[in-house]
Amino acid sequence: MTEKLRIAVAADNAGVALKDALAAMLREDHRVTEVTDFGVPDATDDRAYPLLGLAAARAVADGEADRAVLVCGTGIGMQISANKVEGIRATVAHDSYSAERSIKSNDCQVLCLGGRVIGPELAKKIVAEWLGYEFDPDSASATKLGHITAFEHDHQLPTTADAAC
Ligand SMILES: O=C[C@H](O)[C@H](O)COP(=O)(O)O
Repeated sequence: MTEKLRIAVAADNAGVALKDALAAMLREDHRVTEVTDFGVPDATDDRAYPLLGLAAARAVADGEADRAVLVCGTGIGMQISANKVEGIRATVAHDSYSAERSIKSNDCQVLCLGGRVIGPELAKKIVAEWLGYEFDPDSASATKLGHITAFEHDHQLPTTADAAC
């Protein structure tokens, strides 16, 4: 059972309509205790996506939120931005299988969506499913992710001697 989740959301003006639709859904979800909206408040705010996405990703990295949903035109700019924050694993996922594996294989805390790519009903379904997935820290995937975390800390390329896989 997934514990109660604190979700950060953010978008630029290309993603704000979808962000607001997802935030409204998340606020009604019994698995979510808190939704923190990092903006933008509406489409007249033309701040660039990194200004919003980096703040939301930092909140996750700092333990102020458990996960984040970031929306721009494609999701790509938000994904790149969020992945610059140490400890963050962010992905674009516009299909349910990728969203599921982003948790179960990759322990991603951040899901990025494109407001110009996906419709609100499919996005809501994917996000609702995504809330229910948990990473298993005892799985074989954890060893693989460990190579990424180690590189993030020491910037040394992993070798096959470092781990079984
Ligand atoms: O990845 C970037 C986003 O899609 C953004 O909303 C639009 O960026 P652009 O104006 O640089 O195309």
